[in-house]
Amino acid sequence: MSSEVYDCIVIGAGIQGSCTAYQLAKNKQKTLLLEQFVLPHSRGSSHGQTRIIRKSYEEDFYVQMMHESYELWAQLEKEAGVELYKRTGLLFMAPENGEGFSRLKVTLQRHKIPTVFLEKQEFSQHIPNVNLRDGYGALIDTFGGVLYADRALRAVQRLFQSSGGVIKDGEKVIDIAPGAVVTVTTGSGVYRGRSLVITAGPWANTLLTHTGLQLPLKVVKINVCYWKEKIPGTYSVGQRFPCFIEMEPKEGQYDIYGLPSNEYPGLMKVCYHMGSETEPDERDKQTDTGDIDILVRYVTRCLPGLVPVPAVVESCMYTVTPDHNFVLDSHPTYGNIIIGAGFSGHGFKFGPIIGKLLSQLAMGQVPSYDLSPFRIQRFQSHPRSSL
Ligand SMILES: Cc1cc2nc3c(=O)[nH]c(=O)nc-3n(C[C@H](O)[C@H](O)[C@H](O)COP(=O)(O)OP(=O)(O)OC[C@H]3O[C@@H](n4cnc5c(N)ncnc54)[C@H](O)[C@@H]3O)c2cc1C
Ligand SMILES: O=C(O)[C@@H]1CCCCN1
Repeated sequence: MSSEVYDCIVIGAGIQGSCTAYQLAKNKQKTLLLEQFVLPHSRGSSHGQTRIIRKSYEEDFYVQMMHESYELWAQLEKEAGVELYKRTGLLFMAPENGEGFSRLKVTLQRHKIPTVFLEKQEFSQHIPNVNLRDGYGALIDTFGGVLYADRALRAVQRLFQSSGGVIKDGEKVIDIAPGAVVTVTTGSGVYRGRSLVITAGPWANTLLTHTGLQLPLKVVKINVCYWKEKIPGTYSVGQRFPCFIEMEPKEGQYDIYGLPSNEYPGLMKVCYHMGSETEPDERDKQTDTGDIDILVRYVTRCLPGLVPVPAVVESCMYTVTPDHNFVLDSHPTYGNIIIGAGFSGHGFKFGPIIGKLLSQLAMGQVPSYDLSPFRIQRFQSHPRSSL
């Protein structure tokens, strides 16, 4: 074991760990970022070319965090000298009289988010080649758009290194010994840190076992489907086609979302916001395609300009909490172990602000947002929580 003691060790170089490590390094903290796979890799939750960014949330706390997150993404673009965000607008379609849509509209208005409400008669004029379901309303969050995910991840890791941070990839953490100085053992080394941040994505509970804590997290495999445009460009960024989210008609069902064709010319990404449970190391053994059947029916009915058979299917994982809100908290027993987990399929856009909040917790500072929606304590009555 080296005698070196880091101010902070971060486990997991996905978007959340990488942003946290960068914030720590910017704050002059001597920081080590450990990653089990050789970088870049496609086995967690942060790979792939694109993600949606938006302010359109029903909950005030997410909208507030997204205000700052947009600013921090713009700052990162400047620091890295690369384009990370493409504004396309985000089309939201939902049952017109449903509670979710009403709550969303109220929140957007309260926060003065630039929004265009589309009347039924004018929908197809603004959004050609999409069939709006009967009884559905539509609005556009005009600052919604695309984040270039792989590019963003690489940019943040590079900025972390150029701020003095150290990345050790291909080093799987196999043990954590809590204490005033935390000892972290990997397959090839032993490291010590005054604080530890665990941002291990789908492997969060595997790592938390070493600290006597389990969270009610469900890991699911998502089939990331790309669909061929019958006429290339129909749903493209170039044609100013927006990202979209469509809420399912019944409560408890899941949404369908899409991003304009861009990364693979002629192919549009359309996915189902849920999948089947998997062990993170066994992802490729999960071969359930029930979600693809739902998407085939959806594409046939609502996106007539696409061939209703997926042309490319990639894999990704969500780590889902019971309420779909994140976990951003200190460990209940060990105050210098900080946990960022359960991003429930919507955490990428928050990366920079989550990095800031987790770094504040790791530095013993008061976090700049009220973190009560994200506390571990909320799971106390949940049967799978060991708290
Ligand atoms: C298909 C799909 C679509 C999505 N769409 C959106 C979207 O449109 N907008 C949005 O905002 N979000 C979206 N998300 C969610 C977003 O991508 C995730 O919330 C985010 O990437 C989670 O990042 P993470 O850093 O927590 O996890 P990960 O990226 O999984 O990072 C965790 C890292 O920890 C490492 N690790 C684990 N265990 C160990 C160990 N023992 N030792 C060392 N390293 C370890 C892993 O290898 C991994 O690299 C989507 C996710 C998916 C899968
Ligand atoms: O985070 C998002 O904005 C999207 C919404 C749809 C499902 C995937 N994640």
